[in-house]
Amino acid sequence: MTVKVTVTGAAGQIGYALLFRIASGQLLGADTPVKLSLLEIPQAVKSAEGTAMELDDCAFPLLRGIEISDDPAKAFDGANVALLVGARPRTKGMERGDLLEANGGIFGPQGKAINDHAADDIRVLVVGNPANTNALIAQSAAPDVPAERFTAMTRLDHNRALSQLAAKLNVPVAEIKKMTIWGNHSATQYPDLFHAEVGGKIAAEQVEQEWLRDTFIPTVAKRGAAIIEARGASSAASAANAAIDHVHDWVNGTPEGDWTSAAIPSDGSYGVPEGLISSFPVVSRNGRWEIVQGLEIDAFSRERIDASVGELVEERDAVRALGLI
Ligand SMILES: NC(=O)C1=CN([C@@H]2O[C@H](COP(=O)(O)OP(=O)(O)OC[C@H]3O[C@@H](n4cnc5c(N)ncnc54)[C@H](O)[C@@H]3O)[C@@H](O)[C@H]2O)C=CC1
Ligand SMILES: O=C([O-])CC(=O)C(=O)O
Repeated sequence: MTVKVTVTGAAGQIGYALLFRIASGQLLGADTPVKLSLLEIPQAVKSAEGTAMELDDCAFPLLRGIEISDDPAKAFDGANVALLVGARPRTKGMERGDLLEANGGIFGPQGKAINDHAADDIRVLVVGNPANTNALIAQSAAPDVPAERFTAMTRLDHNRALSQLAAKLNVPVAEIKKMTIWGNHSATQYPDLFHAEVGGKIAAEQVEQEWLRDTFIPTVAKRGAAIIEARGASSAASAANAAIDHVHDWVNGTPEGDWTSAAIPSDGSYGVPEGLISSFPVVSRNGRWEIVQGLEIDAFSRERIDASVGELVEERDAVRALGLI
């Protein structure tokens, strides 16, 4: 069956890095034909049309059609997967409340359009920042869709953590298992080495504690800003790559003996208030994310998880006060 994948912000830089990989089969697998639906604001529709021309010119065997629209009702009609990438970036002089409000104006209506028009098996990944709270806004505008279908992306943070640790220990990334990002996709996120394993042994025991605390955690948490500083633009290809990884694993399952990180609605596990869309260690089984249970959380980790979750609570309360959820 052909799967309809809707991408918002399709004419943006992540969109440009993402669409070709979806069309080539990397999102869902080499046996799954896809139809792409590109949602943009009216001013960017022409640019999206240009990208669609290039997609045509790749003659991807799995690509069974491209639609372009500036109307969420049309763009999400029958969608099976929605990648919500387009968001309102923070600009000079903008307060946090203004940012949340501007994004509420995007993610509320998109959530409603998903509620009213998407396919019953819709899966949503929010990439646009502030991703966790935008996902919460979209989810609360979609009461008929199971809450668990709304997720936010921390897979880029997860992949950054894998790569930093691999470089430190001079091991291939594939030797690292059970990495976790906890909390918010922001500078408060907590990349956890106390459960990660390298060659079957706990990662935190293979590095100096100072490195873990003063180098690893801030490097991962502030990597987005470092990329902006170096490139003059935010992460695009790596963000698109992480979005592919997230949806691929959600649909196809995570490998046995390992887990990954995704921001999903909390069921209260690990003291994270129920309903917050927070990053956890997760596995995907039968097309559903499940939080890995039973991990021991020491005082060092507890403090950091609580700080990031506290920030998510503040964001939730702010959008609640604005009437956005
Ligand atoms: N969760 C994560 O790990 C990451 C998140 N991001 C976030 O992803 C978002 C997109 O990044 P880029 O592609 O680099 O930005 P960009 O500015 O290149 O593209 C954004 C696109 O969204 C479109 N857009 C704006 N409002 C829209 C709406 N209401 N409906 C449909 N399209 C709309 C714009 O016209 C633009 O084409 C940003 O919010 C960025 O902060 C970026 C990197 C990593
Ligand atoms: O800050 C940004 O826009 C980019 C971002 O989320 C990241 O690279 O993690």
